[in-house]
Amino acid sequence: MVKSGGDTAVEVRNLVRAYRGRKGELIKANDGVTFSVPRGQVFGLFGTNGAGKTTLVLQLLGLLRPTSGWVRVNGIDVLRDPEMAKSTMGFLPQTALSMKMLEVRRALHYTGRLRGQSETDARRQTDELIEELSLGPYADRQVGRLSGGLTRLVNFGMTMMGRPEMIVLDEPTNELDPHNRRQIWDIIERRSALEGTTIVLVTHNVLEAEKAVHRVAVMHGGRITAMGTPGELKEQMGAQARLELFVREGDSLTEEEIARLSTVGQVSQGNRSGSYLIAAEPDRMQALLHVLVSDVGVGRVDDFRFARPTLEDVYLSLNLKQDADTPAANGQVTTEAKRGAQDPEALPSASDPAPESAEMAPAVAGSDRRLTTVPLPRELALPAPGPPASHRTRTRALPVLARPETAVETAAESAADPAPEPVLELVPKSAPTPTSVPDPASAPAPAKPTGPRSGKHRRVRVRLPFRARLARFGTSFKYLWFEHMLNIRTTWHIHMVFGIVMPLAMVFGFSRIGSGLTDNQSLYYIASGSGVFTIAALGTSAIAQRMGDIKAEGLMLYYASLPISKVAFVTAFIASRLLLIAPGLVTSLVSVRLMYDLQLTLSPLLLIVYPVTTLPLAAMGLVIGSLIDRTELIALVANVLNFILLLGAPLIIPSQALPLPLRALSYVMPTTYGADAIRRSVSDTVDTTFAIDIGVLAVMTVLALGLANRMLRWRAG
Ligand SMILES: Nc1ncnc2c1ncn2[C@@H]1O[C@H](COP(=O)(O)OP(=O)(O)OP(=O)(O)O)[C@@H](O)[C@H]1O
Repeated sequence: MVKSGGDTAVEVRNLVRAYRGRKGELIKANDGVTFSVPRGQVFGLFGTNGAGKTTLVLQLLGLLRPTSGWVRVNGIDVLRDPEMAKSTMGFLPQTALSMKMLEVRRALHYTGRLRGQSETDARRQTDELIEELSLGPYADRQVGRLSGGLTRLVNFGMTMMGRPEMIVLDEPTNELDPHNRRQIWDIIERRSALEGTTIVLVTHNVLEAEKAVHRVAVMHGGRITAMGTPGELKEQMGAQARLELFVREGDSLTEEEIARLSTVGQVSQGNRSGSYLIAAEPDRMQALLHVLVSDVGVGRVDDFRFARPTLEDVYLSLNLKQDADTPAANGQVTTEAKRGAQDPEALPSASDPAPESAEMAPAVAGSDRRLTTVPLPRELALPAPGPPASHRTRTRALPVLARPETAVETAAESAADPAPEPVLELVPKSAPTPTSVPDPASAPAPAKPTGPRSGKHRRVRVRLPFRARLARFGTSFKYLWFEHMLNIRTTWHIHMVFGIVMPLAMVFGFSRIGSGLTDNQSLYYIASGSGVFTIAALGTSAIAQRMGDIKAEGLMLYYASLPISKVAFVTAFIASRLLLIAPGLVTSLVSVRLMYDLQLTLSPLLLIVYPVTTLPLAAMGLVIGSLIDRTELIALVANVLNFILLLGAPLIIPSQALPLPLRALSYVMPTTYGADAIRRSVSDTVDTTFAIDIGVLAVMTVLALGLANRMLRWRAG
């Protein structure tokens, strides 16, 4: 595989994503994030809920525009050329992926094709992944009918399709059993070691991830507060050892016993009742054992073991400190007055030189590691090596019961030291130099972002040649259309029955009104009106509701993360639905022909009338589904709209016979022009009015599709 963009897979510089809160406060989901990831590394991104991980990941994927700063992935400026950047990345979101109505084999194959793989390569990799993930017995079963764990495994495989240079995994082992979790970690390690795939891994499963990750960044309040290899981060804890103690079932330590143990180490509650963790310097372990035997008594101990701190311990100790030091950490909500924060519009632009503090320090000569420092404000920096968390703090996971009397650090002491503590980033010598953060002077000028309220980034798209774009569009359209068609394979007959029964009932019912509207003129009106109403009812509502479902299932971001265009997505989506609603028009015409022997001219012009009538209606459905978030509200709005459309498309009376308000309404409704155009093409009265109908419908189609395109959010923001 030809790798793009040198030895560095990810370069992120001064990334800020700010939101305005309801009360005008500034919410910084990301706040000056700077880091780089060498190619082929497994990079773990840890942090508490709301730390800013998802925001960062979405910006890496080009799905969320930063307020300021810039991101380059695999050598591609993500802001300038998101489409190109996407083609080098695979993404496994926390939520489900699409293709769940497809069989496993098809889901993998189609994903490969959508990611730009050739037919042969997509088939070959599908077979390889089915083998590697032990999915053989399920290859021909529908993804949506598999267990949650197996579905996750298939989704993981889909992320690998197309052999992307980098994959971003958001909680990849969620819902998996221990065996499958092990398999995923093995694959992650293999991909990185053998194929040089860069992996950005967001997980709360720190304990398991420790074995797979090369480097880790811990986030808190939108910032990276610690970064390094697991070994380096563990060194931050000092050379501490810990004793895990389990007292007999139903028993617990008394306050006096905890106090005695605390003279030697820091005592915390374990994960279950009756379990305790005692952290102490290794040379204090003998004293600890002595206290355990003499003060607690061997008879009360069920089990105990010595252990070195894990990455999870480091992570918890960081959270412990940060929770204490930054009470409003989540989302880093600050008011301008309090923090002197800038309005997002005035935040530094990506082209501004990086502040001094973000520059990487030169390598330390003679060291087996190069030491780089990224100074951060004191309240967010790592604790210095030595005794861990302060006695002021209590962790949610492991409440500190008491800490060693010998290592008391007061809040006053720490506050008295004004020197900023640096976050240490220790990079092994074998890794590429951290100078991968480019010199702003030599770096290509990034898009100049502005504040979230003020508008848009200046984006210069790097365009593929027209033929290549056309070929990409064709493949995307084909496989998305297949996906949509296969999605409706279990429900198509319901649509069909509805599409036949509804116009049949309308034709029958209207022709029986009063003494019977069976004259030719009335029957032409009834046939065309029933056809258009069926198209509106089935098209607009079904499209709006399906769009609502896609959003509710969180699939929109996944589609947007694929290297496909929004146009390909929308056209394939609408095209698949148009086929479903076509019978509505045909049935209304056929029924008047059969019931009343009405002469119809099946003009080829119908081939123009049908799409120009259905497209604005479909686009309306798309707008409703995109604008409204609640699926039940979507159904309500779509149905109310259908009634309004019905008023505007007179079924049995010419619009001239309508009262003025309804006539005025009919002039702005596509259904009116559609019904008129259908009537004229089947009754052989094609004239200038028909041309006007088609013209108005064409304009409405363009406007409605343009509006739908604007309303459909292809990015998170
Ligand atoms: N659209 C938005 N408007 C306002 N605030 C937002 C928006 N999106 C994110 N935030 C805030 O930004 C902060 C970071 O959110 P983010 O989703 O990135 O955190 P996270 O680390 O991924 O959390 P989790 O582990 O729970 O998924 C949160 O406090 C969140 O409330």
